[in-house]
Amino acid sequence: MSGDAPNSAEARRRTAEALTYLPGFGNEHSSEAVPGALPHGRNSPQRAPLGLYAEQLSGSAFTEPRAHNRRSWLYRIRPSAAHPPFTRVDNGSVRTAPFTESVPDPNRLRWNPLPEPSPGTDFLAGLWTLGGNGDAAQRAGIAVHLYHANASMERVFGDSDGELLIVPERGGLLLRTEFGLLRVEPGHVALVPRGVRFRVELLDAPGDGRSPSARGYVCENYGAPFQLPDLGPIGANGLANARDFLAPVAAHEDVEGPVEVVNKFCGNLWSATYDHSPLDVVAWHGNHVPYVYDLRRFNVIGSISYDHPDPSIFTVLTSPSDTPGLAGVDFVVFAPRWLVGEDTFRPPYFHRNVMSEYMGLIEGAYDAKAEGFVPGGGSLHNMMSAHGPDRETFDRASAAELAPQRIDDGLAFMFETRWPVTATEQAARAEHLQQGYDEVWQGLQRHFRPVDRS
Ligand SMILES: O=C(O)Cc1cc(O)ccc1O
Ligand SMILES: [Fe+2]
Repeated sequence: MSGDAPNSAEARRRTAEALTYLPGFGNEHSSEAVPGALPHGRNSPQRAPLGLYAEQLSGSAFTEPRAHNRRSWLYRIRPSAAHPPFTRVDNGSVRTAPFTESVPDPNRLRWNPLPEPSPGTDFLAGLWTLGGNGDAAQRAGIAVHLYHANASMERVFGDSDGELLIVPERGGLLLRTEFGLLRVEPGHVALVPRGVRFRVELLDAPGDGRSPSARGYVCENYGAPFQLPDLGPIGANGLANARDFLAPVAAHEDVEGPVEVVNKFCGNLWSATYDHSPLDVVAWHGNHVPYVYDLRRFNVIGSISYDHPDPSIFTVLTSPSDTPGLAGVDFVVFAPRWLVGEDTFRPPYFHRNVMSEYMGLIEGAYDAKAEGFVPGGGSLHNMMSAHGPDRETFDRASAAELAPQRIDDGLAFMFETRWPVTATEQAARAEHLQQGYDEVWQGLQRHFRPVDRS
């Protein structure tokens, strides 16, 4: 044992590395941190074990079909109801749908990474909304946020407006949630259900040489909770496998003393100072639970004959809408894979899409863009806006010798949504918005020959 302070980054990293998990997306999980804390045979005994309070947390209406029904039972030191009034606090750089500050823009937009945060910026203070769609109060649509933090949260956060898909790009995170702890490194994603309270701590202390700060992306999904996509003719296995999603085991925080709890509710941040930690759940069971998933576990499926398949083949999670096949948002990953298509233009094709595409880069490079699309940055190609390979990529891929090729130098992702994404004012005016993005498609030569002599 070293003499590190209990809440030092080093101590957190040791804790995170020793974590155990419960596998299986959508499972009916259960866990107890203290033997005997979880009641058996009923959810709500007259007196819950060990003097705990029983509480149900619902993520779906009570009456939704069983396949979509989500709830967990929490056995906690104090019920969540034991709190003082919430009062409004500054929303910082967090914005919420409906996004009315600016008009939706048909132009292709691309951003560099967020600038450095000022010292002492925690995950919530470092959360910066790029844009989104829908209406949080109608429980439809998404927000795209980025975060850039250099301090661990001391306060606790819960989002009443939607679930949070957290995509770290730089710096590992330790999520202390009501359900237990998750270690989330770049290349992993965490999914925190609507309303679940959690604290984000940094695994790498600024200045320890590992990572100067923690950076990443967040899809806040106001709509139907993310689920695994149907596999259709792919069969019973493939893409993201359910067993690779890991839920935490119960780990309670028994803290009597002031803890600030921030609740995002219909677009505003509200704060209350509790006289105890709300992360005091000693046992729980249910299916409304957080997960961590390692994107490198994604089973990439693609063409082994010809043509470039549509990127829906790379869907990790989907938030369905009332129209079959039309997602509120799909989360798609471009993971390392082989390209073997014969007589095929192998990178993403030129296209115009009724869906709107926000893309981010976790590591390396993306095969449609030779430069300018950088880790921590992002691009927005809204409904029907024309995009695809940049000039350099087009020229290279049109001339390439089509030997089998492994793409293993990058990890990119996309939030693809049925509604156009309106940028916030801060995103539309940001210094890190790239000027001249259109130029990547300038200079594409005319090659047309009315008589083909090839
Ligand atoms: O625009 C993009 O880079 C995303 C994308 C990738 C792909 O392989 C096919 C279509 C598509 O929109
Ligand atoms: Fe696209």
